[in-house]
Amino acid sequence: MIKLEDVTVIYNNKTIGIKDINLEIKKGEFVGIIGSSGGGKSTLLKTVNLLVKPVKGKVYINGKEITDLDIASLRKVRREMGFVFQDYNLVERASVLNNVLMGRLGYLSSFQSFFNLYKDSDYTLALQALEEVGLEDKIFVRADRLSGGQKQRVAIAKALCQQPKIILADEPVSNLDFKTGEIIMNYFKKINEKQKITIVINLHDVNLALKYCHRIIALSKGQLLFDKKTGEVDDELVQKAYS
Ligand SMILES: Nc1ncnc2c1ncn2[C@@H]1O[C@H](COP(=O)(O)OP(=O)(O)OP(=O)(O)O)[C@@H](O)[C@H]1O
Repeated sequence: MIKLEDVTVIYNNKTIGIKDINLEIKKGEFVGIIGSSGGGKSTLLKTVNLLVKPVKGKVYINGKEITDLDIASLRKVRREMGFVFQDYNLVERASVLNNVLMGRLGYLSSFQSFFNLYKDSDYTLALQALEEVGLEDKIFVRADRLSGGQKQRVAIAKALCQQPKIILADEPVSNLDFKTGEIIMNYFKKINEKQKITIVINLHDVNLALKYCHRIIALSKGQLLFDKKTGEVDDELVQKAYS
């Protein structure tokens, strides 16, 4: 489903983002990426949907190489990949419903998206996605009136509205307190189990990664430190990841 082959990302011709990464993630996996700050976790996620472009190596989605696709073809690949950000990435002054509907923009023509000409089926999907995260009673509330946890649930609903095969989440609970973070992680778990959506998630909190993810990938200085089933990750490996 996701395959990186010898992938290296370098910023501004000098800073290594990730280096010589090889990995494969299968459909339905729930993968946590851990490691100390600057290790390359965000870069790795952004490379999967080519928000950053490798200087070397190949990226495959569903067996198809996407590294050098033109913008139109890349847009089609990206619309099946939801991206959930640490800072929610919502339009604060727009309603919850309108934010979630934005998940459908990749399926509209330029004309339709300019005038927000959503179809009835887009509204149905948006409402289903909001039900999935328990926010159906907030559809007309403006995003800036919500708590951090609610905003992140809207962001997850927006990703679900894309009908994604993959959800990439970059530190989605870092701005939230522990309890709210657990609530968000439980939504990811439910989505993964119920809808079989592949989830790749960057987490600062290794305990959350060990509790929810099936597989843990650790990065250090842009390189793969280990890639193991969660049950195989012991204290020694965790220490290694953060040393
Ligand atoms: N846009 C950028 N321009 C220049 N260098 C960057 C950029 N983004 C990341 N880097 C550098 O690439 C390396 C990897 O950063 P990245 O953000 O991927 O790590 P991370 O593990 O996600 O870190 P954190 O946990 O602090 O978010 C770091 O040295 C970082 O400074």
